[in-house]
Amino acid sequence: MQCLRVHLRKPLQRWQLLRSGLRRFETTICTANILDSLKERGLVAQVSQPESALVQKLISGEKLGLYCGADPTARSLHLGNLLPLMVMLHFYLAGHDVFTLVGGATGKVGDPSGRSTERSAMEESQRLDNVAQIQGQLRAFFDSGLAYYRHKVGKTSSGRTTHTNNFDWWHDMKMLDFLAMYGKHIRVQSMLSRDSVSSRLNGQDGIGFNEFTYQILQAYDFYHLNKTHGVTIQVGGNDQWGNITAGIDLIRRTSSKATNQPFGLTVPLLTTSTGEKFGKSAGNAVFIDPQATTPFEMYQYFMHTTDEDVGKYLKMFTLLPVEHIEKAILSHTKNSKERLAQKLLAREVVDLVHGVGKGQDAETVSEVLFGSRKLQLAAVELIRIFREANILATCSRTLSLEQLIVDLTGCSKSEARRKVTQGSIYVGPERVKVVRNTDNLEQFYIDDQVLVLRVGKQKCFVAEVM
Ligand SMILES: Nc1ncnc2c1ncn2[C@@H]1O[C@H](COP(=O)(O)OP(=O)(O)OP(=O)(O)O)[C@@H](O)[C@H]1O
Ligand SMILES: N[C@@H](Cc1ccc(O)cc1)C(=O)O
Repeated sequence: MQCLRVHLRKPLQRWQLLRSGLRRFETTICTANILDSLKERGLVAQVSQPESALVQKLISGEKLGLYCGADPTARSLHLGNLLPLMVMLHFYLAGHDVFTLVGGATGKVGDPSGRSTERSAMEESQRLDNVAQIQGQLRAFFDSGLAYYRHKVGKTSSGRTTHTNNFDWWHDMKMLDFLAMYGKHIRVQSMLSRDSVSSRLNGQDGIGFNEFTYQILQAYDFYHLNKTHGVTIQVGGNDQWGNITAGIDLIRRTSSKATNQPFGLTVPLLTTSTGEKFGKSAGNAVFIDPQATTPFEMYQYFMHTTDEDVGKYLKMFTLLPVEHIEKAILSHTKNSKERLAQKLLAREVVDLVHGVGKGQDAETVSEVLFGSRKLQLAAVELIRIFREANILATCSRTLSLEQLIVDLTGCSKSEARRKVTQGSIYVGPERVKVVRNTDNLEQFYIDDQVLVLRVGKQKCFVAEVM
């Protein structure tokens, strides 16, 4: 594997990070110690046994195939889904081949893993739309991840990506053929003992046969990818452990030891501060679809990371080398009010997910809205970044200041008047306090196209003048 030789000869690559404060740093995306490096980053919850056999393969430089699946239960992936994908990305950048899977078939059945209740049915058209969206996002994630990495380290080789849909091999599978071929290799005791099933069996409503059999579908997916593409590692969140081991069991029972030995690798489940799994079912998702969660909203989400979590998230959600992250955390703790580590995290994740430069755009929007520095941007740039953040307002040239405040804030006319006379209205890039109503706002326009209006210290509106 050529990429591996390059990595072994030159295990430490030079990265350049221009905007982070630390100019140069080194990364260790290197096939030989990738498992250790993922553990160091907090990205490994469990590895199937014998782990030493996997380590051996990595050390020997074997090029591996990995897969990770997502069901089309929503129109977009979310930040929780990114964690197993980050593991895949590390392997991909170290030269291994990654396979994504969208659950066109499994999405019809519903995974009981990590859930205490049955999923409600979804319209066929909705599911198909979700399949197409998620497949596009999986493709984009690896393209964008590679571009982001190349932006940091220069041109570099990677593995290959293949994007699959399990409906392709399930749609013409005949039940009798399946039972005859695989039925006896799938043991009912093991199925009953998996957490996803046993936890539901003790509950009031039990579990439907569809959800009970879900693990068989995922097990066969792993078997199929192992046989047809030599995929040896399945990656997932830790709630997928049972489904992953079901696949490992099936492959082991049906194959000779020598061929494509299977492994499972799970990432810890990201939970909210209240301990809930971070995801779409819990209704707390930050989506990677910019229509659902704009890059600016994602940036803001990460800006609110607690000091306690920021180092952990930097290791999990970015490709910045651990040594670099540790230095950044050290500088951060010297003056945590500046939120330097949160800024670094927010900018890097947005760049990685949405494309290089989008993190800087989000940071600029944030500085205009919440910063205290003088605004020095041209109107076209302001219009572009605020439109992308979906918070660009519009205003007519003919409006009085009070009417403008009513339109932008939704307050009453008398409230607007009070805000003006109390001195809480500031306009233009220089933040001029205006204490009287006026029809003459033109002097405050930026390039005759944009008006910035602040209400007190908290609220700021950027409006395109029509
Ligand atoms: N909070 C999380 N932390 C780590 N991994 C996660 C998290 N949420 C989902 N994943 C992982 O992302 C992969 C794809 O998940 P998928 O989209 O199928 O379900 P989900 O997001 O968990 O949805 P649901 O909330 O409906 O169960 C799985 O491997 C899953 O374990
Ligand atoms: N069961 C996984 C998605 C998945 C589906 C099929 C697979 O083969 C692999 C993973 C989940 O719900 O998160």
